[in-house]
Amino acid sequence: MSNVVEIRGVSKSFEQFSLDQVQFEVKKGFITGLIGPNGAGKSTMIKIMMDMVRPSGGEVRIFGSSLTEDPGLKERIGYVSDENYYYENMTLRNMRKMIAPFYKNWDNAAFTRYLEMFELSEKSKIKNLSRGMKMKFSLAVALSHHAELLLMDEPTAGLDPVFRRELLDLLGEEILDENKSIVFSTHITNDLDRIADYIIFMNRGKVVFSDSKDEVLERYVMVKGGRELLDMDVRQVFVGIREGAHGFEALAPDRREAERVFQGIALLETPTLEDIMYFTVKGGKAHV
Ligand SMILES: Nc1ncnc2c1ncn2[C@@H]1O[C@H](COP(=O)(O)OP(=O)(O)OP(=O)(O)O)[C@@H](O)[C@H]1O
Repeated sequence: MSNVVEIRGVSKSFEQFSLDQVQFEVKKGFITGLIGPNGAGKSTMIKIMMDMVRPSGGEVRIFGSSLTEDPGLKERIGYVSDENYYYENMTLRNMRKMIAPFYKNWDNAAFTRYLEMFELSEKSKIKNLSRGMKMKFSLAVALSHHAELLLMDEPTAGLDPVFRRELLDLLGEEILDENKSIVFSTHITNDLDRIADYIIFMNRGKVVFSDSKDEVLERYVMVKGGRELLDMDVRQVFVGIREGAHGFEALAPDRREAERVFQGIALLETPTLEDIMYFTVKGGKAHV
């Protein structure tokens, strides 16, 4: 199985934040979700992949090469940003005329089809689009040049639930082409429960894990039980715990160990990605 992205020991420091030895890969032909709380470093990592931010150390390989050495590779990437890079006073038609020549594989028919699907008019000006509509326009551009890699920073942010679901279906259709790969960041982990094959979880500038979603959901387990169980020396089994007046719920990173301790005396359940993110980020600090 080949990798479209390989990140090896990437570091970058700002005054108040640093990415520390980030390491992961993105498999060709799959949907990879990049999750993490606000400020985890997801956008910075995506910008590093796009060669818009230069790391201070480590290696970034896209399609086996470096975008710095071969900027032409960008044509093969459909990038969707959570920032607006378009000219506010231009109409979508003029914006399209400006963007199209940058791409050898630009497909006007596909672009028109996406605008219709997203209910956008070419006559509208960028400045009159809502946040969700701008995101749709950005998606239409990214999808209209037959990119092999879609790299999207929070593409579902600002979208209503109906369109969010439509977008996820659309990404599901795109990925049927096994030569395409999709990476998107989100903190709406429900989006990924449905369609992601791989999950990269970042927290405070580090990768917590990068694995197939199924493996992650099998490895972790939620434990729910009465408070009396906490009198036993069991807290070290958990990465995070939430205690109520009578009971607790906690996330354990090793299902087998949790089963050994809690089988028969507590409830063991498969976590959601949201559970994993919440308990890992909050650790033992959360109380009800
Ligand atoms: N150019 C920069 N100069 C200084 N600090 C920066 C710069 N870019 C990002 N940061 C800091 O790096 C941290 C990570 O930001 P980043 O946008 O990568 O996080 P994120 O995981 O995408 O968060 P969110 O989900 O809120 O978008 C933040 O604390 C941010 O303030």
